[in-house]
Amino acid sequence: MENFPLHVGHVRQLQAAINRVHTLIHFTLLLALLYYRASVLLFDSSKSNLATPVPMLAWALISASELQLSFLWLLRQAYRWRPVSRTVFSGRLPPDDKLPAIDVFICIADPKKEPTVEVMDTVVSAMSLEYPPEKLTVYLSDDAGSPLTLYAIREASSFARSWLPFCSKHGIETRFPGAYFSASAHEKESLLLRSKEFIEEREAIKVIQNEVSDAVGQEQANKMPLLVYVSREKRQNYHHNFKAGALNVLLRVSGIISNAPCILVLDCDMYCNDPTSAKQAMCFYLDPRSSKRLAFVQFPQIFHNISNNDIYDSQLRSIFTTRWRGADGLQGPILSGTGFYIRREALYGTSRQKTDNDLLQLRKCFGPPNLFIASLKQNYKRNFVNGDASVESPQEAQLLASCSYERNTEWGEKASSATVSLNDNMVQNIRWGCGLLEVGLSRFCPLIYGSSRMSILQSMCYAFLAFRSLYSLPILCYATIPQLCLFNGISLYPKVSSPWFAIFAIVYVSILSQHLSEVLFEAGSLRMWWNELRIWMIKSVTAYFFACLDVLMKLIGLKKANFIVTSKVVDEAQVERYKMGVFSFEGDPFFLVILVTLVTLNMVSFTAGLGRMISTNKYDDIFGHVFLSFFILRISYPIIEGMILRRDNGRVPVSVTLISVAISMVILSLGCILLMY
Ligand SMILES: O=c1ccn([C@@H]2O[C@H](COP(=O)(O)OP(=O)(O)O[C@H]3O[C@H](CO)[C@@H](O)[C@H](O)[C@H]3O)[C@@H](O)[C@H]2O)c(=O)[nH]1
Ligand SMILES: [Mn+2]
Repeated sequence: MENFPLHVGHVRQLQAAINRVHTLIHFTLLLALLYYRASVLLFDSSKSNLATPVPMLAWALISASELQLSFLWLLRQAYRWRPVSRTVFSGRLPPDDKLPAIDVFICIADPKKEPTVEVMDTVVSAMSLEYPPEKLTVYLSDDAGSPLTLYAIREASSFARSWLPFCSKHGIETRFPGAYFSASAHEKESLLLRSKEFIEEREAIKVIQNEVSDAVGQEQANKMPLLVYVSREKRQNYHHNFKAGALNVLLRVSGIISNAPCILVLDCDMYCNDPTSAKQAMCFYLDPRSSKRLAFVQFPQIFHNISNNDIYDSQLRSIFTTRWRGADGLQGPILSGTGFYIRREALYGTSRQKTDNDLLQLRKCFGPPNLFIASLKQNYKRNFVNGDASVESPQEAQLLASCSYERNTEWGEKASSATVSLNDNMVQNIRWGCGLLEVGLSRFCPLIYGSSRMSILQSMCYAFLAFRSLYSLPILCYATIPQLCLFNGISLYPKVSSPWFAIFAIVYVSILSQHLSEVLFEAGSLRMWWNELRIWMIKSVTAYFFACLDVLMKLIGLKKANFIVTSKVVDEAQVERYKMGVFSFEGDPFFLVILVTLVTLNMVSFTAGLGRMISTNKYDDIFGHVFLSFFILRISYPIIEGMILRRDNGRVPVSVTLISVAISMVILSLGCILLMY
């Protein structure tokens, strides 16, 4: 049996072939389009096939935008080159006593934004993983150091004493109590098929969930995974490095408690929806054919609060179904920050092996404590007495969690619920966009630093993520410059009768159908495609734009690093609207002003352009522009509705509309200056 593969992966040949052919055709068309733009700009503007003289500045800007969009498009093709699917056979795993131990790291930062009950659900779901309990240790890092969290974790631990046996006895798959007891999950577990005994026990458990009792037998504790609460020291003068800092502390503290060779990292709201995930991950680590250098196994994020009409694309479909699968076919998916199993060894890195015998070097890398240095060489050994973690030296654990620990060591240099409101979505995307762009502009730029260390296709995947915020500049241009031209009766697109027009048309259709086919291939719908397109446009002109500004301000020293935690508190009204597919335009007015200004600009120029087309009866010259504005307005319809038709609290505030209208009037009147050059 031992020689059987524990997992198989196969390339989706047909999909890969279609993708590659499409990439080639689209690439050729893009070259033609860029040639047209450049030749008019550089050589001969009379060849433009335009009805009016070429406004050079506007032409240059729109050409630069198209170049930038083409660059990002090219990077993205790496994800489509070699998509794979994988299957695991956890039944073929060696017996429990041969499995490696796992330490689970969960981070929490702010009990106001991250409801404690949800965090405890995550803790309990991690404890209920289908894995030998004596090989599982769950660590909770509490960055807020909140007494409430400490209290709650005790309660969660005693709840787990009843919950774990209940789950394994009845084969419950949804081991996240919050989701299990919610109505929807309820319906899924078809009660009709269950015995009376099950229903009685379930009711009993429900009571325990509400009112945790300590009466459950102590002997259960020994069959439970160990649960450790860590609150690290934070001081003003020491940079605590947010979540990365918290994970580093857990890495050190766990080193002297359980020191498991494998680590599962979870965000505080990322419960394990599949209790077999730990064994599935082991299928990759323990397969004799797997590379010894396999560092981590990334699971996709699945969200339990997604509505049918997911207007904000909160499920991040493109990331976890299209992109990660594509990167997996190259050299492995990208670490997403949560939901991954990583080898401890991979985190300690090469510095440990190189300097294995040199204590001084080890101390330089990892800090002075002897116990911790010793743990680097030790294998898994859990210090576990009578249900309590017996840390050999509590002082040492405290030292490992102190804020000054990393000073004078190489730490930090070497070891490095779906949002359902527009505002939260924006906050999250600014943070991602800003952090990733900073990497892109640092010496770790994937295209330079990466290309000597990984395949060019893999570097392109990382580069796309790093530079994604740069969508903001071309999309902002696309939403303003053709409109200003249209308003002034000037064209930036070839006449409809010119063959060049066909190139533009085919490029647009090709790019949209590439996206559409991706969505449909993953069992998505037309509506999902439309929603994704819309939220991408919204993000580009807002979140990505702010991310670029953030990076700029950090570069010139006007802003410090920060981490605005994504709120997990639900606003009932917003959730209701999200479920009905209605946008909530509450929150930061800056976002809204940009969106509403752009929409107003498009409304005005569309009307002016349409009027001109009808009055002059000439459709050939400006059709491209009129169509672009129409398309933008059509996809922005929810914003127009929010400005004009809606009366509820989630509408666009009237003040925002007024300011935006004023700004767009200013832009329109300044537009002729742009067109003079
Ligand atoms: O100073 C901090 C800040 C955050 N966190 C924790 O980090 C996690 C992620 O924060 P969250 O606000 O939930 O970020 P999201 O945008 O929802 O998460 C995504 O984006 C993060 C990076 O921006 C990644 O770290 C996450 O894994 C990824 O799921 C949460 O458990 C936080 O409690 C800390 O422990 N300390
Ligand atoms: Mn989160």
